[in-house]
Amino acid sequence: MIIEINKLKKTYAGRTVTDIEQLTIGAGETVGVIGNNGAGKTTLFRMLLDLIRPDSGEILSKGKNVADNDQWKQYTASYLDEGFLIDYLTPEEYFIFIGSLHQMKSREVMDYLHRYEEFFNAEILDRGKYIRDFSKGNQNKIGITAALMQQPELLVLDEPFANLDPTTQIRLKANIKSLKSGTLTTLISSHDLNHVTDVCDRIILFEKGRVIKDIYTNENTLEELEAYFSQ
Ligand SMILES: Nc1ncnc2c1ncn2[C@@H]1O[C@H](COP(=O)(O)OP(=O)(O)OP(=O)(O)O)[C@@H](O)[C@H]1O
Repeated sequence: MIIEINKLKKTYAGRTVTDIEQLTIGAGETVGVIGNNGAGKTTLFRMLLDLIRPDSGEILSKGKNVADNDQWKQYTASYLDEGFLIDYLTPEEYFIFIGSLHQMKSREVMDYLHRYEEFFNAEILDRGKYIRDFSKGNQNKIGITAALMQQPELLVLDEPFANLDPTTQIRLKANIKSLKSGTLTTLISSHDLNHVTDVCDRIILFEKGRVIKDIYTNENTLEELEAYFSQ
């Protein structure tokens, strides 16, 4: 088990946005986190990355509370939103900076990026522009690639398919699938039930901060979720 959540609560202005009694994620799982707008998906990810603190309860990563120590930072990579980017850098400068935090030399970073040529669709590298001047979808590609490049054990992506064109969504799914292994644990939030059931082994459905469904994906999962959301 890599993640263990115990009695986790968060409220904003008296409104419960997270209320999880107990939830564990096994190492190597690819988990889809779904739920309607405001269900608490991003709030959960932000607590997992210690960007905000819970009112009570804890999130343990490899047995240690993420709010009390920094060890999880060595094996966790994430992309939640554009706030993770550095607007005044070019994509190359940003990738090299992120790589340097993981002891990757510039050359290694640039070599590594070759494998994303198809994903980048000739729109990211060698453009001579700053990250701030890219479209939202291309900014997402930069952030997601920087997270993947860190070769983490725990990967956290918030709505990675949002703003991507259909071709890139399909390529991203293929990338995520190719990364699946015994050691990489991935948490992906998404509103796209097709993509999430295609890529994930397990789906956790939230409503008002609570876990409503926690299912291992099978051939009926998409239908079950569509039925749930069309109520
Ligand atoms: N800083 C904040 N101050 C007040 N309320 C907040 C804050 N952050 C989140 N919320 C509220 O918490 C609830 C959960 O928000 P969250 O962003 O976690 O949901 P979500 O499931 O990621 O939604 P979406 O699918 O729309 O991205 C929402 O009602 C939101 O308005």
